[in-house]
Amino acid sequence: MSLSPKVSRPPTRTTPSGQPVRRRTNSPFAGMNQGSADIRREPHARSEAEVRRSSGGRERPKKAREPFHALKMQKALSAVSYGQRASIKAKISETESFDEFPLLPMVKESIATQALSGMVDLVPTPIQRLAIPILLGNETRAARRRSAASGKKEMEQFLLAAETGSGKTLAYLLPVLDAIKRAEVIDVELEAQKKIREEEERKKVNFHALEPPPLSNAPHPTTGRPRAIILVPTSELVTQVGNLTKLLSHTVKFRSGLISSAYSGKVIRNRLFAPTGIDVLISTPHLLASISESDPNILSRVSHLVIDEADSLLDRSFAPSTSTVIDKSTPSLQQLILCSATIPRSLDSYLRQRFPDMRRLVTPNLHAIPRRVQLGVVDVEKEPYRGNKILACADTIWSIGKAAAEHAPGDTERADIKRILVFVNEREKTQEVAEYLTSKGIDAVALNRDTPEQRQSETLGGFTTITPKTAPETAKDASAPRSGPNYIAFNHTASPVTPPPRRHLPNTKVLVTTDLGSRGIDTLAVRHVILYDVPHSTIDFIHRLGRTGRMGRRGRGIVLVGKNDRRDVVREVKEGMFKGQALI
Ligand SMILES: Nc1ncnc2c1ncn2[C@@H]1O[C@H](COP(=O)(O)OP(=O)(O)OP(=O)(O)O)[C@@H](O)[C@H]1O
Repeated sequence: MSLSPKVSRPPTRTTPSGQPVRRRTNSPFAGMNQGSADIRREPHARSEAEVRRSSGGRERPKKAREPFHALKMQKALSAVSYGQRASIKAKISETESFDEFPLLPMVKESIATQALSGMVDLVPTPIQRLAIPILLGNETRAARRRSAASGKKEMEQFLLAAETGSGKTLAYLLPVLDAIKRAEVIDVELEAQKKIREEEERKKVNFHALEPPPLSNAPHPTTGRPRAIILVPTSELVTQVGNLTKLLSHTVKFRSGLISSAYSGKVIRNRLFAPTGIDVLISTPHLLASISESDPNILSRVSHLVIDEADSLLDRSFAPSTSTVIDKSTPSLQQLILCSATIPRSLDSYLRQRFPDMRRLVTPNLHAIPRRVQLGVVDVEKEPYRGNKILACADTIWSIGKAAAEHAPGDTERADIKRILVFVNEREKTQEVAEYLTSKGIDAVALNRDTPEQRQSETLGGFTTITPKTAPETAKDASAPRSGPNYIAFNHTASPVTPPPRRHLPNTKVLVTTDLGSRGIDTLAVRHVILYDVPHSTIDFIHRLGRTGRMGRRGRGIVLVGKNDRRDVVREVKEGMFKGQALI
């Protein structure tokens, strides 16, 4: 194929005045018959002044929306650089098994036999791969330099930060127990040496050395003086972490005690001052700080202090008590370990000021909600709810519950119990929402700070343990026809499936709670989280949605968005979750 010989020749036509006709450059054929691709440049972007001038001042120049504009406005979370995330990712990929950690054999054994018993193909999670070897290892370089200069061992400081439900508890607990057992060996040796020396001294000076020494009634040297302390914000977490610690003690052999306001003064005293001693104490900061006022000795031997949920324990309400415990333990402390699922900016600046040498162990996915957690949005303003949020909530729960019934039609014995968490922003709202849901035939309870401690633990207990195939729930109206969608209507305008009052939704349990239920509670059994109110910050989004999708499981979050809620924030969180990006 050959081109016409006239290609790119100047036009032969002329104007009446004899001038050659110029080719119009702004016509559909302007690009034809040319020797070179004369691609027009990008249109000239109008300046702000031009836009304003041409519109007579009515039009404001449009700015391209920066990503996460609304979230940046909140400035809640501290940033972690991409380079930092990439280098940690490479580092942790080198570890594949718990066997690679230099843990004592008994501690290693406790992982499979106690902490994660029943699980197959055990592998450490990213935070465990990152933190365990470092916590077991030597001091940070800066601390080592100072120790060498002062001749005194410096306290090491660490911040463990990783996603919710990623195994942070074991990441600090295993190295702490390892350190305690190693210290115990040294103590035993020292004790034995001391005894031998004393015996020899006595033989030298005392002719009656062969007389048996008088029986001593002295309590165990560790009575009321734990070596390790773990601080958590709530009684529920004391129970959760305490139970895991107790489990490990069956194999590792140490004495642990858990104290919180859920126990009577007598129980607390008995646990702290047991004549057999105590090695690990799990407590809330307020309680321990107040005990240390009357009995400062309690913090005189602490070598390891863990501040779990550090973002809460160092915020305004907890900081005074937490700081008291840190300050009083510091003289004997070897390691201070902070642990958190988020690094809020406030925590970041506090740490830079107070602990400038703190070593940060941060996983690559920090501040990202995993993609396995889907986020749906229900627009409460649209039909059929017309602004009735509480109705939208009940309707959404019925949709989820009905999906379970559809899964095993007519066979309530085989249907899994769906456990749903509903988060509200204000504690007064928990009761109101729970009562409404109950009136709509839903098995719902409220949990807030006013709920008696005992009830709190019992209620949460039902959401933390996984029951394989559940016991049957009596379907009060199993014969009723199943109608309405069996899916969660994201952005939906479908007709409501809320039933008339006396019907009961089987196989579904709902807990309506505030932030109290969002921190640290290992709600493995929860697949659905409903955000009744849009959370105040990305930190709350992360913690609340973090109650589902734990340890590789799938989960679903549903936000109910009303008239006064920040839709822009919800949109950006959803976008970030879809892309698997860290929220800002
Ligand atoms: N290596 C592992 N393999 C499998 N499961 C694990 C592993 N480590 C911990 N788990 C389990 O993962 C669950 C979540 O662990 P954990 O409560 O420590 O999470 P977390 O990171 O502290 O979460 P949060 O930030 O919400 O407090 C627990 O049920 C725990 O038994």
